[in-house]
Amino acid sequence: MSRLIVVSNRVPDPAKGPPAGGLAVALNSALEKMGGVWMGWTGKSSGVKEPGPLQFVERGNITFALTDLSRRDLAEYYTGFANSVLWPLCHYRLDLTEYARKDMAGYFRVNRLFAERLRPLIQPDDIIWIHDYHLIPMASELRRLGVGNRIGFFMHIPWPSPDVFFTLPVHEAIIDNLTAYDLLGFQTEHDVENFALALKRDGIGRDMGDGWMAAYGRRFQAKAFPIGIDVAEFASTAREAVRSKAVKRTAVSFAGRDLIIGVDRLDYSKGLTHRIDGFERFLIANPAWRGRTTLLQVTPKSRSEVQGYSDMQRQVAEHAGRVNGAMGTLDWTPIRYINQSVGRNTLAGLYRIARVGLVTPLRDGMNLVAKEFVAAQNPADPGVLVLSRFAGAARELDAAVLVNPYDVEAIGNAIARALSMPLEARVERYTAMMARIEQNDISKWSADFLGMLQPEQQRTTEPALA
Ligand SMILES: O=P(O)(O)OC[C@H]1O[C@H](O[C@H]2O[C@H](CO)[C@@H](O)[C@H](O)[C@H]2O)[C@H](O)[C@@H](O)[C@@H]1O
Ligand SMILES: O=c1ccn([C@@H]2O[C@H](COP(=O)(O)OP(=O)(O)O)[C@@H](O)[C@H]2O)c(=O)[nH]1
Repeated sequence: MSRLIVVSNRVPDPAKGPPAGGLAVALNSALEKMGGVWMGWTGKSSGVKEPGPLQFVERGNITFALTDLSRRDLAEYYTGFANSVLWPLCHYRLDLTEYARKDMAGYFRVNRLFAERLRPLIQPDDIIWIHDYHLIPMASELRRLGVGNRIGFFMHIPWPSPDVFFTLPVHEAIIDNLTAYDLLGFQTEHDVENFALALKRDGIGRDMGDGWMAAYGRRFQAKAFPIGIDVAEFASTAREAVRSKAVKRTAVSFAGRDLIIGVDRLDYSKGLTHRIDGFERFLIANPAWRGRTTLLQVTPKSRSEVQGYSDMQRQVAEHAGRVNGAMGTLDWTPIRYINQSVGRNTLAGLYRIARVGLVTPLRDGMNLVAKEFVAAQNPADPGVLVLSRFAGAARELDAAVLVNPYDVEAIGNAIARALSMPLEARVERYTAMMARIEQNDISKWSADFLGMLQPEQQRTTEPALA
């Protein structure tokens, strides 16, 4: 059987044991089944110096191969091209893209470094799965080094419409690099459509049907694989967590008020200022709810070294402060806004005691918080999910209260509707959403992708290039 090699920008710290949640669990379990290597960045900088040799950590049949990055590599590859160009572009924030040739060169240089470091670890039958926008050129770099193995790529963030994508000065190079993969995975059908449209509109390729595409004389497969969560595990964590001290103490601190919860990295794509304004509209339009509900917004800081993030951090704090100042009373603070990360067990318990989950990104690849909120609910008395139409998760969770996250009045109305929704309607929506996330959980996601990446798949389905 083939071994699996996973490459991602960040790798969960192997010293902390098997990961507890999210994407890392799925990759860990696929690696445990097949045996293999997980390569990526330690999350640390080696200062101004070149990174030292790969650090190897063995855990069971997984070899972790970790690299530091120099300060310059980090600035150009991660902070620069990945998070100041590709991230804002793919989230439709052209106003925040800061394209610089130096960063683009650094992005390619780090991808080459990753490929050169991985090359000696690759065996002939290995299959290789590369993750996310940080590492698009890695397959081309590996091909240049003579790697003929099957290589797949999964894009965790949205693929934008062609008009947006073509504003990227090096969009042709990005597509060219993607054609070095055998299989491209996207979060939704919509992302696949946008990608195929880019090939067609630029006259560089076409959709050949049955999931096959061709560009620059190469054939590859492209398909939507919406990422899921471990639903049963998260539901049981939430049941347990409501009995924990942390969740009980938090519940007591709300003094019987209905809890609305938002959980997001502090990122401009998450629509936090619009959300806070929407909550304010709700309080203005529904004065009877003042003093009876609290918005708990858990928002750990993220990528603060990028300019767009530090500006937005100030704006979100100002919006929350303004609403609390204007609407708060001696014994009630409408918004509890925290910038700390909360552990996933406590988070699961908080989702379960909340009446409303407010998930209103302006654009999001998937949004796992939406799925976690549903999985955590009490089936006999579930809370209501208010979800942005522009999160990948909305494609499956169409039984949520869907909102346009740019329309703050619509957010306000959706909150009012969710807080007063009768039990029967809440159970009906919850049941429909649970069925969807159970059908398409995290193990199905990795099994479907890896099933399609197996070499025999290519032989049985590959069409001729006309
Ligand atoms: O590594 P960071 O720069 O700190 O960022 C954290 C991760 O953010 C992004 O998450 C995306 O993937 C999720 C799972 O597929 C998806 O639900 C979400 O919509 C995406 O935004 C990023 O793509 C990851 O690479 C980062 O590790
Ligand atoms: O304080 C926090 C905030 C978030 N999360 C987790 O971080 C992930 C966020 O994933 P999502 O897809 O919603 O967004 P991303 O941050 O990847 O864009 C979810 O599993 C959350 O439970 C967490 O554990 N603690």
